Amino acid sequence: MNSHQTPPRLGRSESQPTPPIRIVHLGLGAFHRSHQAWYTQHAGDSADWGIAAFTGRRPDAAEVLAEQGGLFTLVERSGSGDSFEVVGSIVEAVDGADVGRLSELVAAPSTAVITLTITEAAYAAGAASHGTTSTPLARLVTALAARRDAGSGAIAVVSCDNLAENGDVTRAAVGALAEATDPALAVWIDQNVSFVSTSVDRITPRTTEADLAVVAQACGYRDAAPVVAEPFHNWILSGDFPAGRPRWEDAGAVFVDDIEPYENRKLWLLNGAHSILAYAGLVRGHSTVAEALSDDLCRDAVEAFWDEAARHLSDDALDIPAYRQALLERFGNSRIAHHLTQIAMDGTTKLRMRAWPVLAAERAAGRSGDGAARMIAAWIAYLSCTTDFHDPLAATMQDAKNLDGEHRTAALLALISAELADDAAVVSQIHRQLDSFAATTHA
Ligand SMILES: NC(=O)c1ccc[n+]([C@@H]2O[C@H](COP(=O)([O-])OP(=O)(O)OC[C@H]3O[C@@H](n4cnc5c(N)ncnc54)[C@H](O)[C@@H]3O)[C@@H](O)[C@H]2O)c1
Ligand SMILES: O=P(O)(O)OC[C@@H](O)[C@@H](O)[C@H](O)[C@H](O)CO
Repeated sequence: MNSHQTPPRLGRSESQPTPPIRIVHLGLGAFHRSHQAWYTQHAGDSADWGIAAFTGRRPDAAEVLAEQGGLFTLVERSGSGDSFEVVGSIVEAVDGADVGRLSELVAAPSTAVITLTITEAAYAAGAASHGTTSTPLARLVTALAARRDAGSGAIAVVSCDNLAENGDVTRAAVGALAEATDPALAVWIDQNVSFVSTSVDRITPRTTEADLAVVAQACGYRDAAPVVAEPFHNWILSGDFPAGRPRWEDAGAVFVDDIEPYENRKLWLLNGAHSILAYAGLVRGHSTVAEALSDDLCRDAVEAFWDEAARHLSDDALDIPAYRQALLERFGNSRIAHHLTQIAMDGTTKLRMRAWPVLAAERAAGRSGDGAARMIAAWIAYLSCTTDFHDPLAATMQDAKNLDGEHRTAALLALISAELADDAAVVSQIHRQLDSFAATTHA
């Protein structure tokens, strides 16, 4: 090919084996492709496990991927270079609005697993609106009804969103939706659907135009849907798979009886630190995680929060010192442009799981919980600097933002936890920290 020729488009050839669909995924975003699709490709029995992946709100991602027969390039980006791998485990990419196809696939007896990456906010009661098929969980309930009607038996639903007790949260949300529309379906779900809890980890920022060019240059083909991720990956699961599952353990997945300590380690240390870096970093004029980490004020805030969280992660097997050191190295990988604005989204949902449990545990132990309080203060300081924020409670947040002084702080805290807002000492503690992120103090 000379330099004037357009490189060929990535696509599945007729002769390439296509694994049968046995997994249905909801939320065809970047993370599903860097994580569950990658683990499935690296399972020892990958030839038996194909994925049909459905988008959430728009058909775009499905259309682009469908043009490539589901294939995409995973760019593994370390601090020193990129490596490239074509992932072929997604064999069908579908518009999430196509509930007919979703129901058909979930009803098939060969389908054994349903995975979800629909964002934390999508599990909230209001997000999973009753009686419609416009939300991922309402669509899931419709599809589970089709499986019951087809007599296809038990199945596993595996939430891969950054939520504490994500299996239980999914069970409760799906159960409530089914109960509201068809109580007999709720009973069937209770008896036939296993809700598996997971802790998922692989930093996967949004793909950019520059990433497309890097793939074309290095691989010699055009891929309109590559995904970039760090080399590190981790998947811890707890629960039953009544209809079978791929041998994800061949790719490093770990199955445990008690997932809570692992979940808390990940949600508090990694995601909590991300939230501090996002809010404090944006206030101080930074754009990416690596930039924010190199600012001493942001890094000190992270370390102080980690010191507090570590007191409630006491199991030796968690090896917190090594985990913290590894996080500093992962966050410091400046070749991964993980934008703070992406992490800053949906703060009310995220801080409820990342800051509030540590603050509550510290206060219950008779300590201040200042490190966790600082994460929340950073969020409020960030909200003061922007009108362009994304949150499921954005309208109420706007009303709260119009108040003054501690009333404003208390009204915003109420959106994370009523208990927080009702505690005058906590409101003052957080309010006092609001001005401590000023960009002028950055050396
Ligand atoms: N990106 C990461 O590094 C990472 C790592 C671990 C876990 N996760 C989890 O995966 C989730 C998705 O991350 P991503 O990077 O793939 O994001 P993404 O924006 O690339 O994709 C999210 C998917 O969910 C759909 N979606 C989003 N909001 C929705 C809503 N309100 N209703 C219906 N569908 C909706 C989108 O259409 C898309 O299909 C995160 O929210 C998080 O819980 C992400
Ligand atoms: O994906 P979110 O929106 O839950 O949170 C943003 C980041 O903290 C998160 O995506 C991390 O990069 C990820 O959890 C690492 O595994």
